[in-house]
Amino acid sequence: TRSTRPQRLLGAVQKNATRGDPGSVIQAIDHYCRNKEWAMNVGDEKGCILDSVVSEVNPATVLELGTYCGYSTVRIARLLPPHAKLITLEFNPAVAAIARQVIAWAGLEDKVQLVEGASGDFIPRIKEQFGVKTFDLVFLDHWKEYYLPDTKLMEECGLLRKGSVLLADNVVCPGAPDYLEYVRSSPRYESRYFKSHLEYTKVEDGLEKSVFLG
Ligand SMILES: O=C(NC/C=C/[C@H]1O[C@@H](n2cnc3cncnc32)[C@H](O)[C@@H]1O)c1cc([N+](=O)[O-])cc(O)c1O
Ligand SMILES: [Mg+2]
Repeated sequence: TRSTRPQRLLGAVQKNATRGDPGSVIQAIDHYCRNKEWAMNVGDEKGCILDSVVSEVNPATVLELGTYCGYSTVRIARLLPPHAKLITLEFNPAVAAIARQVIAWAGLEDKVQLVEGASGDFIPRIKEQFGVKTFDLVFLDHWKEYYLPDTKLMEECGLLRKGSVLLADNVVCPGAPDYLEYVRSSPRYESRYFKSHLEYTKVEDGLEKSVFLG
């Protein structure tokens, strides 16, 4: 049977990237997706914005919603200080299996906890199950209609503290209008849009960075 896009992306990593070298894993995926087959990774252009926010926040605890093939997981984890933890949620088991191998190829498995399951089910259980009090940084890149309900759930579960940063991909394309409206109008957030382009294309997209004010 025909391979899947995530399987082909993993193949490109195993063929072209050096084990234990996160930068080469990132380059291999970007080269494959720009030249062979598009895939919904945050990509190199928005990835640089992601890198700058991660470096600025220098988080001890990170939550990523929507692992997909692990591209942004690798981008984030490679910048984390020692002992920092990244929990990434992915509910498609086949995709999670690919992401685990991409993360392992980059040599970052010790910094990453990939959890298989749906964000709506897991967010309420993160505190007691993973011993995390609050997240310094949350990267939202899962189904766009889940951005808002999951943000409200994180607030309700006390997973955000004064200064926690939410960084949301695709707020223009495919778009998350209800989420944008919420974080831009709520007095509990200080929000800013980083204009960019949809991965590997000239279409406008961007990241919204929202600081929780408590
Ligand atoms: O649709 C997009 N992303 C959705 C990402 C979805 C990924 O996150 C998982 N997931 C979803 N809800 C989940 C809840 N809990 C856990 N995993 C979950 C899905 O199993 C999938 O692996 C997208 C689309 C475009 N595009 O141009 O069309 C561009 C992008 O950058 C995108 O991110
Ligand atoms: Mg995305």
